[in-house]
Amino acid sequence: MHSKQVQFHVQPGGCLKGEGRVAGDKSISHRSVMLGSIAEGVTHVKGWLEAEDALSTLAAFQAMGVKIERGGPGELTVHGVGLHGLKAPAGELYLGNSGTSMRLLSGLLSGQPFDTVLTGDESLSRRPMKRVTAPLRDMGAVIETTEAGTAPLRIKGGHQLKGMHYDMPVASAQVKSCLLLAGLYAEGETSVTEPAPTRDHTERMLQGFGYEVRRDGDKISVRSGGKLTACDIDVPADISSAAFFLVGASIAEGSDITLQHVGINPTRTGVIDILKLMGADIELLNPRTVGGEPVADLRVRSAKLKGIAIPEELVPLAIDEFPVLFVAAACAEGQTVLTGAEELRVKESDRIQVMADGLVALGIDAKPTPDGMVIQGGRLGSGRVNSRGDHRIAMSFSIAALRASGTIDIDDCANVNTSFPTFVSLAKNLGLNISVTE
Ligand SMILES: O=C(O)C1=C[C@@H](OP(=O)(O)O)[C@@H](O)[C@H](O)C1
Ligand SMILES: C=C(OP(=O)(O)O)C(=O)O
Repeated sequence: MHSKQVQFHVQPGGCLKGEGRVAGDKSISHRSVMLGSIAEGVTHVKGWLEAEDALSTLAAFQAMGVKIERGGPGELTVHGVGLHGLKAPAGELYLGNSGTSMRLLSGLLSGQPFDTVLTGDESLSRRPMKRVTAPLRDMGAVIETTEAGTAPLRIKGGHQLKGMHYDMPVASAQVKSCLLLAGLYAEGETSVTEPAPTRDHTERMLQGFGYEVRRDGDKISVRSGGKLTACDIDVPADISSAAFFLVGASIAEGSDITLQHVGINPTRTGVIDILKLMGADIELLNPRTVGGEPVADLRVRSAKLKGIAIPEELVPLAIDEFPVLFVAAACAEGQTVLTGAEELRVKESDRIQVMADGLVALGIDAKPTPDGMVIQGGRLGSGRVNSRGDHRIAMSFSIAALRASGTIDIDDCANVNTSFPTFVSLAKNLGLNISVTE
């Protein structure tokens, strides 16, 4: 656990120039450890995200008897134990700040013969888990939670799951993935329909491991009885981490950057679509497919942004990028309106309220609504904002300094290490005048 005392201090102005590679994709990194662990054979991973969230998943599988070796930067060797080879851990599985770890593991562990207890930090212990425990119980899982339906999750092993169809009420890749992983252990077929497309890394990676996944329109299904065969995984750079620099280079006059090897899976590129609708200048160079995932280098040059009404169908495709998109909106000419994004209220923080508070503190007219925000583009001032321990908010306000009139000081930034530990050094290399105190 780490201190809340980490502060970022960012001097105003400047622009971003040069090339760089942001940290590995967090969603794909989690899944590489999970699927590699339950595969047969040895899986080699490169480009893996060495950050606290992914390390929580890694530690959980090590605690369940999987041998995972860490090589050079971003390299993992996962000695798979097969679908039925996990062992009872000696203690609780502590998953830190990571919603993805907890929700995906709840599905995978409901099908095991042993008990597990999943715990997390203060933020993760507040986040809603009924969205996974309710359908898992319908499949026959036995899980105890707090009265509020939150962690710790006490999962009782040894209950045979039964496949079922689930019509997901929220567009959530974590819920979808949880149920597909439970489906590997459930009798017959398990299927889900999603109300809107969400990231499909689980489906792609299961197929990469030779496991059949069917998609029929918005319905995705798996059957138990198959096996996963080890494979090599090349994790692209995370578009959610790239997003800070896509916005930074767009809003800071004179910027011209290229971000290498960024994952551009169409279920993740909402941020590019939204920024382009706002007038951003983003080019996709050298598009290619790496290990079943599309990748490109992204060149971004500064542009005059304008406010827009964000199309609701893009919301799940940019769900983690709204904190920094709100900064883009604050720097755009005119009004930006976001609706249909109530999910933002149950992330690591209430990202609607916390971002509105910070923007208002910096002099921007930002009005939170139950499911989004209305932002008038304006002049960013200076001052002190609190990230409330939310990594994406700390990084978003750092980027805002490129257009601020004075220094921005940001409190409670330690959790940047959950997704993007190299943020400060890369930001400095590209031209952001940022320093850290502890
Ligand atoms: O499946 C995943 O890897 C993720 C899904 C999203 O959550 P939801 O499924 O809650 O939308 C996203 O916010 C999270 O950062 C990662
Ligand atoms: C919501 C996020 O992650 P998680 O749900 O895994 O905590 C995020 O990284 O923005």
